[in-house]
Amino acid sequence: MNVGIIGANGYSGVELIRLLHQHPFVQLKYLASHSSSGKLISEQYPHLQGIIEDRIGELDINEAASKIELMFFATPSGVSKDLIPAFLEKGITCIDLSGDFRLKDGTIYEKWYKNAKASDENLQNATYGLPEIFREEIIGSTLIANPGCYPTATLLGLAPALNNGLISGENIVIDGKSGVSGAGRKASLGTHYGEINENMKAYKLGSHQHIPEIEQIISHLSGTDHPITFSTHLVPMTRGILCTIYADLKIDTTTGELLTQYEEYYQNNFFVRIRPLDVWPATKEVLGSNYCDIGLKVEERTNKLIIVSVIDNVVKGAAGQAVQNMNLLNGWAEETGLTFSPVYP
Ligand SMILES: NC(=O)C1=CN([C@@H]2O[C@H](COP(=O)(O)OP(=O)(O)OC[C@H]3O[C@@H](n4cnc5c(N)ncnc54)[C@H](OP(=O)(O)O)[C@@H]3O)[C@@H](O)[C@H]2O)C=CC1
Ligand SMILES: CC(=O)N[C@@H](CCC(=O)OP(=O)(O)O)C(=O)O
Repeated sequence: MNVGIIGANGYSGVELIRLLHQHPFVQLKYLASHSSSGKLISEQYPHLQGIIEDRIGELDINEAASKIELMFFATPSGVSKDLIPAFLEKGITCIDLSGDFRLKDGTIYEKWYKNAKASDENLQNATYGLPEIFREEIIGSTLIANPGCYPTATLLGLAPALNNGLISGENIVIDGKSGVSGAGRKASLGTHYGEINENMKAYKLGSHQHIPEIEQIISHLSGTDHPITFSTHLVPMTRGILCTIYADLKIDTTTGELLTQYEEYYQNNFFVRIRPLDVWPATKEVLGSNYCDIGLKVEERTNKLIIVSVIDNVVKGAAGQAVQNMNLLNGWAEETGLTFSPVYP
């Protein structure tokens, strides 16, 4: 199958290039970007020298549509909502890595993203691409809204407990930490070396755009609407997200019992690994891979469930999950091209 990437020059775009280059069933036929169009991808990313010597083009929808059957959009929020309708009209399947199609209610998107929304028709047509929860819905879709990085780690951590009625949807607290690649490749004051080296800082407290996305899926899983408390922190590393989640237990239970329920919930899910009792996952243990690793603890003194969930933000949080969705859409084994181990140390 011939595929393309718009936003090929960004961190998620170049990770898509890495994954698609070694995927057995696809060929990368179209790369487009914005300010870097006209350049060789290997000029922008010398680690690709001699591996991929393609040139990044200026987006031309007709040319793209004549070359590919599926397009990945790895563009900042507010870009794909204007491009995707034309691709859909031409029969091209679209996988969007931005937040433009994740929220069903466009007014909520406008409030949190401060951008104009996509059309209501396309918002309703889009499928939220978290395969471990929405596998059936993804198969047969033509527009996938790939989840955000923090929502991926958080929702995979919460899904079994919410689905099995073990925790209340009320008072969920999520403490998230991300490496700086989550902010993209463009240089910024908040992420340059002098600002983030040997430093940690909270950001976007109470205003993070992933809050409504997480709440939307919690509502789907629990059948109730409750606000979450979500705090995000930038930590001095390149890749990785770690979310520690606190939720009120509705039942008397033990960590061992919950670990069994989590194992059962994810038994046919290649990319979710549940840690044994008292073993906590670390970001390095998923580095460069499509795994989400989860550890649990029942805190008996407070009757809270504590969940620790880690992913690589650029892989399971973006490009890897997008490839997983592409596999599902095409009826290929979900893990095709994604079975590599994490990089360690
Ligand atoms: N980084 C991450 O960990 C994650 C990112 N995402 C989402 O994925 C998307 C891409 O993120 P990321 O790779 O980090 O971003 P980057 O800032 O690294 O890259 C953005 C890319 O989009 C291109 N671009 C910008 N504007 C346009 C436009 N109008 N038309 C075409 N291309 C355009 C840029 O081109 P050029 O450089 O040539 O100007 C660049 O290639 C974002 O929506 C982000 O929120 C989601 C989950 C995780
Ligand atoms: C470290 C860092 O800055 N991370 C970004 C992740 C952005 C992202 O993935 O944005 P969308 O999912 O909305 O597309 C942030 O917290 O905003």
